[in-house]
Amino acid sequence: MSVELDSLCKISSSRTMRYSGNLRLNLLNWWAPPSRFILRHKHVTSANELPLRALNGVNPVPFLVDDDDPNPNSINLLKETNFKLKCDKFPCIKIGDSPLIKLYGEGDTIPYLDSELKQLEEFEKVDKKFPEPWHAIGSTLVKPEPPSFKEENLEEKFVEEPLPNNIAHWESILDRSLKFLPDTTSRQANLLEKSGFPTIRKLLNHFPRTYADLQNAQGAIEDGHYFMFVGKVISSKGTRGGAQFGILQVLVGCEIQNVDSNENKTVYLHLKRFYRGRRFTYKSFLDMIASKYKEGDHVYVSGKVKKMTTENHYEIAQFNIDMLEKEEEKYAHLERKPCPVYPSKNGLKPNTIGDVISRALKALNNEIDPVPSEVLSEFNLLNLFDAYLGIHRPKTLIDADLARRRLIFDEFFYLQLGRLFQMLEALGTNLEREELLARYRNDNISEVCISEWDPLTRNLLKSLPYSLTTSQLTALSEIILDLKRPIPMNRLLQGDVGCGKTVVAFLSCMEVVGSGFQAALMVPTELLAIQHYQELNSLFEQLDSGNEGFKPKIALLTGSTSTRERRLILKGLQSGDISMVIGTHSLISEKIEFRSLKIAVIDEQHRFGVVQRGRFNSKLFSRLRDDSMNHDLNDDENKAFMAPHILAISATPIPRTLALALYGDMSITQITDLPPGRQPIETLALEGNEAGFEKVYKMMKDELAADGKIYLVYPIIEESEQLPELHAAVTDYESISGKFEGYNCSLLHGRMKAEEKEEALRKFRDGQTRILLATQVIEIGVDVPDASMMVVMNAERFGMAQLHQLRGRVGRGNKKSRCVFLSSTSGSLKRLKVLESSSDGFYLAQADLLLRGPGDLLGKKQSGHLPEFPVARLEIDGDVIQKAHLAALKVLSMSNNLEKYPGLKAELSMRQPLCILGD
Ligand SMILES: Nc1ncnc2c1ncn2[C@@H]1O[C@H](COP(=O)(O)OP(=O)(O)OP(=O)(O)O)[C@@H](O)[C@H]1O
Repeated sequence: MSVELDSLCKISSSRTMRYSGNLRLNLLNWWAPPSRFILRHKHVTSANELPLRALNGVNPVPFLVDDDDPNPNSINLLKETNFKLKCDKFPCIKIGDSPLIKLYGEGDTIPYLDSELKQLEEFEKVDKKFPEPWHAIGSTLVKPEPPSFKEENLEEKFVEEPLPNNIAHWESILDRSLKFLPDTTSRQANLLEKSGFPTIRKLLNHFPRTYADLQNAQGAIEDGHYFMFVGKVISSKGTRGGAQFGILQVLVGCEIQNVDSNENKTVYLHLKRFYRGRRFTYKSFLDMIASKYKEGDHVYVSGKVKKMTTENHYEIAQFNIDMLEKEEEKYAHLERKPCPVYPSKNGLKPNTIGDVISRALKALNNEIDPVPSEVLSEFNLLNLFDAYLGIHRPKTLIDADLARRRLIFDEFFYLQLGRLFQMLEALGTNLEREELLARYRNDNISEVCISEWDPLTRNLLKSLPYSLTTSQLTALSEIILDLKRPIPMNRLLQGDVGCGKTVVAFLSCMEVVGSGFQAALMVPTELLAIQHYQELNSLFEQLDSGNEGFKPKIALLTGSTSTRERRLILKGLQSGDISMVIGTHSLISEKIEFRSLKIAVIDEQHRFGVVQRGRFNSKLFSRLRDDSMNHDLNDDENKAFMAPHILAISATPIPRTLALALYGDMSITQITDLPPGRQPIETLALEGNEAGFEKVYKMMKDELAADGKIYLVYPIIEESEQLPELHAAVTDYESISGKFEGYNCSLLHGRMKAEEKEEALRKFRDGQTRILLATQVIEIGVDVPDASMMVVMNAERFGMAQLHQLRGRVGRGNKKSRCVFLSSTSGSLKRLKVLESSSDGFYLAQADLLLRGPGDLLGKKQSGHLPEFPVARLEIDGDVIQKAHLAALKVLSMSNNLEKYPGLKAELSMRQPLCILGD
């Protein structure tokens, strides 16, 4: 449809108004009739702000011009709602120094605009049917209230905003701009947007910092406390406080009971609000704000009171005031309740924020929740609307906590839903999707069917000098089950230090190697890579030669591997000659190509970044398709490419809930028991003073005399002038050697070369040295089963999880072991004492989580919340996370592609990049 405006200007069906060839006004976003357009123009500072853009780099400010008065300065704001009248009155537009452009043809209104006008007239009729000042925007069209002068900084004369045609969908509400809130002007909305509240959701997610106890004033009124009152307006006046601000002063009288005399008394509340800005000094404005509260009106007032010098007079600077229809309503208001205290944001005062939040809450209804009602009832959750009400306007603290839990649920639910949805999207067939969901549902189900394992796996299992524990077997069977599936595994193997994760990883690798594929094991340190390499090789020596003589070829690839050797390894991996490679970061280098990498094991996975871990995904291998029974296809056509299975290992025991939250997209396997025969490590926390050291030296002598081996762990390598209180490994070497004459000592620290480190560790393992002075390089993975004592210097310098890891270097065999933590001061002993009472990593992790939040546990310095989860406290909200996981699975099993729940899909796309959802 093309509409003649005048001889120069047209509006096309795409709402683009063309003007004389070189000027084009894009009205794409502009749907409202010209009256609304006219009303906005006053605030236009750039062409973008008005959905009106001009080409040629010109940003003309359009002036709407009265036909009879072509002076662009004579702009009138229209108050009428008769749009035809407005169109008649303002028929022209002038852009920059263009000639006048007529908006309408002779005598007729543009047909396109005509339909819009009709719509608006309809809307006005509907609107008039509602008696309430505002309505839920969840389901109905609403028109904002006329001028409101609420906040000093948010004050502006009311400007009508275009309301969208259809805002019945929930997704269009929470993510709408605040200007769609009733009683909110564009200026207010802009100010809020600039302060960090671009949408209603952002605003509602600004949660109270705390709740003050809002007390009923029918008792003693204590200065500085939060009280609520019901009373009558005595006077209300608006005054000019100078050239730049206006003041609203309301005096309210409240009858309250005197607790001492049991008699009634009247207290007077002085409510003051300041409006900064010249325009708030105008009489019309001051009269208008004062007239809101009329003498004799019943009102409900709450806020923090300040005693005035005159008896029974109180000032409330930051107050809330609500009109009561009838005096009887007061009883409903005077129940003691928590009063939300908001943090301020970018200069916005808490009260201002609270006020806008109230408006937003009044404007919503319970249709905003995209989570299906069956999920809410199954998991016993509040509706989202009730949750917002509960967190912002709780009647009790229990309400607030229930609300908080629903909001926490959302944080995790969408995370889990998004990740699972993304994985499902990537799968081709429904069968594969069902498989994936079944796998996550049956996360804990184990099936030990050793007979179905590859002969190589069984052979290695048989040749181990011990039997696997139940947990190890269960873990291994879960992994092997995954390896047989046509979907890449993404599994986290967790277990306490020394529980035997490595052997499970080795056996998992054998399962793929045995069937002709390749395996890679990536570890964070060279020392560990060498140790694993040697251990696996020695296990291979025990392999039953009956296994068709097959001994897989394994390679070690680290930063110290010589160029020549490296070249050979790369070649072997590419040709498939090498079945397994163990190494450090170098394994994910782009230069390394595998012939058919089927499993990548990442040890101490949290030490590698997400991106590093993800690099393995690009090393695809080919497998036969599920439908390879299709005999019409040749072998090549029957092949499909697949990313390798990923097995991540973590020796940092973290509670399952935390693991779920952090690794929502991973299946989790936990090894919960220790190999038999392990004896608890006797742990002692001592102050590192003279007496403390004497005691330790005595213990060390006894240990050495009993054939033990001792680790001495230091926080630093060499003495530092800045930190004189710290013991250093190199510095102590001589004095320790002197003190324990007859027993060889060696050093192990990060500044040594790889071969020197290996040599030091080998000598210690072989018993050539009996004391190893080391830094925290030994923290992960070092396995010397007969090491029987550890002393950690300046132990408070290490995190709790780190100390637990360090302690795990002893007690790995059947020998009774001891560990001593020496603290620098008596004050730091308390934390170390926790380690005395428990050697269960999961328990300690939970204790640490409760003490300091997840940040510390994960090695990050912050405590409290995880940054991604603003409301959740992982230490106390574990059950909610579990619920969220199950709920996400439920939703996806009901609708794999979320077609059944468009609301959820839209919500996900709001929270995640659209590409994830394939939109
Ligand atoms: N089922 C078992 N029975 C007896 N000993 C075992 C068993 N499983 C593993 N071990 C031994 O226990 C020691 C620790 O095992 P492993 O190194 O696999 O533990 P880990 O969980 O990887 O330890 P870390 O967390 O320190 O890396 C090793 O010496 C290993 O040989």
